[in-house]
Amino acid sequence: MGPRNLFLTNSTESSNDCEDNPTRNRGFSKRGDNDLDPDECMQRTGGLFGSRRPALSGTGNGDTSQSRSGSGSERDSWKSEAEGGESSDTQGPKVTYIPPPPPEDEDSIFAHYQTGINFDKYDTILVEVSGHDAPPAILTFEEANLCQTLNNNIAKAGYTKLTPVQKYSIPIILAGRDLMACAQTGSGKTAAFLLPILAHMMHDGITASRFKELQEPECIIVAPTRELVNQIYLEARKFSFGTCVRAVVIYGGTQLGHSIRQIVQGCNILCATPGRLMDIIGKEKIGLKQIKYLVLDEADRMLDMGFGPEMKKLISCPGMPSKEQRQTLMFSATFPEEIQRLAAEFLKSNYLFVAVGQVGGACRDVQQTVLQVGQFSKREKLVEILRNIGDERTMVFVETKKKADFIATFLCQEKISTTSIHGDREQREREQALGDFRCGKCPVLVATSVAARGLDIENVQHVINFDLPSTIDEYVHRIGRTGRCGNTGRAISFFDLESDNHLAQPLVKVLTDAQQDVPAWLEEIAFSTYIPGFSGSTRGNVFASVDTRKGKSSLNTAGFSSSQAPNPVDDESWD
Ligand SMILES: Nc1ncnc2c1ncn2[C@@H]1O[C@H](COP(=O)(O)OP(=O)(O)OP(=O)(O)O)[C@@H](O)[C@H]1O
Repeated sequence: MGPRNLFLTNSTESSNDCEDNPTRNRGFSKRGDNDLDPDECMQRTGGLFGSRRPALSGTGNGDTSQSRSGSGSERDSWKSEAEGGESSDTQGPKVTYIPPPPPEDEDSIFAHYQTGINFDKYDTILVEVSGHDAPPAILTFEEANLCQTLNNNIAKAGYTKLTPVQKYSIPIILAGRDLMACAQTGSGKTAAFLLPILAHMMHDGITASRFKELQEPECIIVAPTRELVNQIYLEARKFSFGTCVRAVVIYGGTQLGHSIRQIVQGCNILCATPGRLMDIIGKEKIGLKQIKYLVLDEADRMLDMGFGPEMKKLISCPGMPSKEQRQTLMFSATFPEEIQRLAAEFLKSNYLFVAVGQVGGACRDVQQTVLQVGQFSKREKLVEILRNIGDERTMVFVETKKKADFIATFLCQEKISTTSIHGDREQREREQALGDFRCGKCPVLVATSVAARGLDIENVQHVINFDLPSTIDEYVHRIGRTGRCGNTGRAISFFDLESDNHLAQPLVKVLTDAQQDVPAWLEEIAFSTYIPGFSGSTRGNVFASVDTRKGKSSLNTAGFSSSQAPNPVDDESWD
């Protein structure tokens, strides 16, 4: 297959994305900013126009493509400022991209890949539930007592057995409790919240939503990247197949009018990126009065310094039911302690915390290798590895958008069929790149952290960290793009002694916890950079294995602990 060069940088649509290099916004990164894309840092904090890309360059971060769309000029008080505001920027041409419609045929809707040889090993992972009066876990789908349509959809999706996060989360959500759940990458968190929400909706006899200028969905699901919300939407559509529940997806980089047209046709479950969501709320196309379920997927990311202010605006929007009146659900594979504390503001005081394995731990089905590779040897090493890998699907992570373009172009020149995804590409290009990668047309995808979280792509056998991320949580998410659902995968990381030493300690911890070999040289660096009292990493606390409310937990007879810890709001002055 010939090389493809899809790297059009002279974008006419918006493309900036705080989705890239997200951790820099959290204030925890130790890495210097010299290899960071200047767009990112500025845009988050106030949207300076005129970044390195001339007139067409975006102002917004994250899901901000519409910021140059001129599709709206009013700026509502709860609008997405952190993301540059999707409709606030009148500079630049209108975003016209309309994503292709989702598949209609049943085979495509229910297409799925096989669980892997390690799927049954999930059962051996220790699960901790903390908080008062947790309902018991269920062992089978039958025990969940779902309606026939849902059971049919589960069967058609090829699910026969629950994963641990599903065993615990489904009864908790069915019981109406708020939940913070942390489980390893690729272990089925999406169905863990979608199925019980749909079960509630079916039980409540939801009526088919009809055309209305103002829609009032029962459920909002937010996630940090466009591709991820789209994936969640497709899952929601799959599990709600044959019901009158209508799921809708809206995200930046697409025509605002298209989002509005999707919504006004009826909307029970709204899957959205924060910027587009706040825009649509500002345009009074979505009312919040009927919200019963608010889901934050990749919740630690949604609450950090990047998206946290947006989420706060969301819960204080006019009409949004108070936390006592809605069910709030948070899911991630990582949950730093400081973010857990912030989350309490969104959750009822008696929320339950489910930890499957170690919070922030890497998936054990991923074989991790760390190689010492200096900046100037990286390209040669990458080519050597990719030539050995052959046609197996591989994601190559780099730290900046510019570098993603540069490395992808370089690989194309080396006749390695490659595409790329990052926040400076038009949304149309991003989706094309993902499609080409998914179908194997381009077996190598060079990506920034915009693709680090949540993406569930069949057959990704390798992840290569060409650049290590600045935080260990990001590392855990990146390598989690392989080794999903019981399948095995491999991750190779280039460790640069000039820039990555701060990661040595948390990396050793992650490798050890996942029962991986730790190179002696890495242990040495970790030891020499040892910080007494260091509790994890400079940003994510990988050593946190527990609910932050904990400290008074006790093992119950089912083998997990049930904390009687007080509500954090009783303890913390900040709340
Ligand atoms: N019980 C199950 N049986 C079979 N397959 C399942 C089951 N639960 C989930 N899956 C499949 O496993 C894959 C991973 O699930 P999902 O994307 O929800 O993982 P996740 O935990 O959200 O991962 P991440 O942390 O990366 O976001 C999906 O393809 C999903 O359809």
